[in-house]
Amino acid sequence: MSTELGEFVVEGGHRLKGEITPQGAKNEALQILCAVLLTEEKVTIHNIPNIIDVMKLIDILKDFGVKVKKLAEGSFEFIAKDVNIDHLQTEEYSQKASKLRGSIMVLGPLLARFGKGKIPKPGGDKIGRRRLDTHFLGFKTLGAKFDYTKDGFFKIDATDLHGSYILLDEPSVTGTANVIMGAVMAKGKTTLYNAACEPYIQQLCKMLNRMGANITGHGSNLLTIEGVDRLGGTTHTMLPDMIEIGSFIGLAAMTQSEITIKNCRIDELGQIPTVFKRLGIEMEFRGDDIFIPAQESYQLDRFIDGSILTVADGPWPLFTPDLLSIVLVTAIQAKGTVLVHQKMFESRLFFVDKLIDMGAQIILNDPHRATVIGMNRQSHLKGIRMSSPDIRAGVALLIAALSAEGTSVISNIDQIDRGYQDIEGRLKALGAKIERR
Ligand SMILES: CC(=O)N[C@H]1[C@@H](OP(=O)(O)OP(=O)(O)OC[C@H]2O[C@@H](n3ccc(=O)[nH]c3=O)[C@H](O)[C@@H]2O)O[C@H](CO)[C@@H](O)[C@@H]1O
Ligand SMILES: C=C(OP(=O)(O)O)C(=O)O
Repeated sequence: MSTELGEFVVEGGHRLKGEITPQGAKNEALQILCAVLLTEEKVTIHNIPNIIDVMKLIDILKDFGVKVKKLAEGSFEFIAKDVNIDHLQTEEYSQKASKLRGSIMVLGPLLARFGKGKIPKPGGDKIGRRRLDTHFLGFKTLGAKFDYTKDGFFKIDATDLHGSYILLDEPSVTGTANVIMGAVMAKGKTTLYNAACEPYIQQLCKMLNRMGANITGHGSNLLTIEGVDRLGGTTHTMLPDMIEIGSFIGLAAMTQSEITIKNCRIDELGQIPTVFKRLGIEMEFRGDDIFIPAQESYQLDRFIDGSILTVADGPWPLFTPDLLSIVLVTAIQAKGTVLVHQKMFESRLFFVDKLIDMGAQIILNDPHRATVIGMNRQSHLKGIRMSSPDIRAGVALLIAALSAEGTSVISNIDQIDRGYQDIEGRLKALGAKIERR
């Protein structure tokens, strides 16, 4: 895996064929890795994706003194016995923690185990405002003192965390994970309402319960957490990355390719297959694999009354915002019209300008909504030079480039490497013409 700011040179117009296996889930990995800080016992984790954000988080854990041992590709052992909490005060910590979004989730475990934590504004995609209020409102209700210091740090301190009723102001994914981890060893019972319930959170709760926590209600937006004195070690295996699975479905449709996506854990995909089926994409579930045939044409569905389809995001079990850029790019060669409504993030749709430059028929109605008028392959996208603004737009542009006539150059691809493991290697194995330089 390269960590350099590079570019992809993509020769479009080739059909792909073959099997691809999704990596372990990025957003689950970021939560699960932070949870190793909750115990001094050994935690073994399998199916960890080899991507920039995850490797950066493992590096931060090492800096705290966590012993990390690689057992095999994707499998690591962690022992957080001797954690150097003073590392929080170092410049190195503040530099590294500000480079990814997932670092925010060290706070809950550090608070639970050591009574304090601090973090600079975390990194992650620049896709509009990404407030953190939910995290700190939750910690405060558990009894922590919160301060946003002049030098830009979010700080929390607690001598005595106590269970409480917490009504989250929004079902934030990382916020819910953080508050759960803050509450597992608090005294008494915490009731967490309006909790996020993405599979990432469900996986975290299952892991914590295996470590000795007492959490019920996971899978719903009402969690009950009975505080326990200590947590022990466990073994955990990450689910396949559902965002990768959706990305591969869109890729197959746009490039008229026959692709089998292996071991998808279809039971955990929620609305994802349904939404892609509404775009007209045929797929067949073969055991736990998704087979997508090469399709000349795919017709966008309409609502029952004949009105134009809207695909919108929402907290789970609604459709994940992380796949809307993929839905949008996939609709470019569909037959029909769809309104893509990105409700959560304010700046995630601006990349459509690049698709318009390639020849796509898209109207950006406002920062949250774009109308895609499918071209039904009557005309083709043209390869251009472009830059990847964020992780999912980056992959959407890669899909557009693979379907286009001519050569495209996509720069700033560390945005893609942040979340997709060896993407060019895996797509080349399907016949894609991509070079990294
Ligand atoms: C590392 C990680 O796990 N990142 C994911 C996580 O980020 P993250 O946990 O940072 O995202 P949040 O769930 O906190 O919410 C993201 C944004 O959406 C807004 N919001 C949220 C909930 C809601 O009901 N209404 C609403 O408008 C928030 O104000 C915020 O601006 O969840 C996001 C939302 O699924 C995903 O895009 C990110 O990939
Ligand atoms: C927005 C995303 O990631 P992050 O929260 O890490 O920026 C994403 O995975 O689509």
